[in-house]
Amino acid sequence: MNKQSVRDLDVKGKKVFVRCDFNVPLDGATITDDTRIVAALPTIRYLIEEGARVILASHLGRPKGEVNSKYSLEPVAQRLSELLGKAVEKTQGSIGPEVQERVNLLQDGDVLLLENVRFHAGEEKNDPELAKQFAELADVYVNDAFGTAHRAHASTAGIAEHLPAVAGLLMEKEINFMGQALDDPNRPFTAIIGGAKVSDKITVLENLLGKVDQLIIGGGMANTFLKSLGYKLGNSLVEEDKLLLASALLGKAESMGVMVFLPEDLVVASEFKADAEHRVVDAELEGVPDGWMALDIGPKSMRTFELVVQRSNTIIWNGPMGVFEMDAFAKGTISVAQSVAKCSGTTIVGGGDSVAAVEKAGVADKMSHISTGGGASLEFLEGKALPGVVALNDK
Ligand SMILES: Nc1ncnc2c1ncn2[C@@H]1O[C@H](COP(=O)(O)OP(=O)(O)O)[C@@H](O)[C@H]1O
Ligand SMILES: O=C(OP(=O)(O)O)[C@H](O)COP(=O)(O)O
Repeated sequence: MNKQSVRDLDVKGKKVFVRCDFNVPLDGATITDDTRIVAALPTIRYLIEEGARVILASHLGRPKGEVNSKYSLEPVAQRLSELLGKAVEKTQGSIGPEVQERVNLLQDGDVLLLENVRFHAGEEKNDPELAKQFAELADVYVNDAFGTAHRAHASTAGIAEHLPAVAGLLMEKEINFMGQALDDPNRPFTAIIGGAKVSDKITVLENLLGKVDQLIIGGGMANTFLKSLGYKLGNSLVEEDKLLLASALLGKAESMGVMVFLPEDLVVASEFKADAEHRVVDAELEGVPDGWMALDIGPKSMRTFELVVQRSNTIIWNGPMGVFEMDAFAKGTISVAQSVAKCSGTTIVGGGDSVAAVEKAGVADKMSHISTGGGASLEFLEGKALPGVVALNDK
């Protein structure tokens, strides 16, 4: 990473504003998955040990610029306190005299959590005045919110104009893992791309074609590619307006020497329902019967994808192979998760549904890196610059 990190600064006795992504799923006031909080601990612990005065900030949900107790960070303060084994107090707001007073009382090694920054409309607008008010609370800015790095907001980008601005340890790890894979991978380099639609991932596919040796395409988006080859897809999710694009991408891959693997067989269902009647069909010879839909890859595809994964030294995976939320159509995704877990090379799982699938398969600890960002990792794979990273000081 060509940006400075928190290790490049002397933070002893300094007030350090740390932007985290504590946007965790909640059931009422109960956090149902604390992965993002746990992922932020290395930076927080590092700052505590170095004697910094730690001011944590984050958004939670999309409160649209209004105070809404449903999106309070109170449950996060409690969980952080348990994980760190020390008091983490939360302020009522994220700027203003109350916050300033609490910040002034901080001692070296103390941790304070500000209330949801999105309770201010200026946050998502990257309002310069709000950014300045955040900056006035601290001496140093650390961005550790990889999951929000694709947003140019007051606490992710604007604030960096006013303070020495560096990456946190999570941000550094995310950028290093994905950056190394894209820029200088151990080959063969394989991307596994799935999920619902081609239209969501066109730029990802185009960017990856210039980098990978092998490309596996699964999930709903594979349907459009299969149809572009003339296969029967029945009532499956197909983007008719992307058929030409799909065949152009396949042609481009061929001319670039990238091997593309599409599902050879499909699990087809009579309707989009967890208990729908279903069976396996050969994608080319039989296709999806009229009125039926493809909801998962079949066993032959699982085997082929496993072989492709086995001979890879770097893998990036983003998007499920089927409707994995329904057990009957989760086998393909679980199988890919298990295959990737067995790969001895570098294995990177993009955020979102693929992470949920890796957890469902019980193989999360077997991956080299699991990204904490869904949208952010997708934009990174698209080759886009992330505003939250661009704003940081160069090395
Ligand atoms: N064959 C399919 N037909 C319909 N939906 C599918 C199919 N395969 C996967 N999906 C759906 O795609 C969704 C995930 O797509 P997407 O949001 O693009 O992935 P990610 O969040 O990993 O980027 C899941 O909800 C899954 O049920
Ligand atoms: O959860 C997030 O995005 P993700 O679900 O794409 O990983 C981030 O916290 C960003 O949130 P936002 O999409 O409301 O800006």
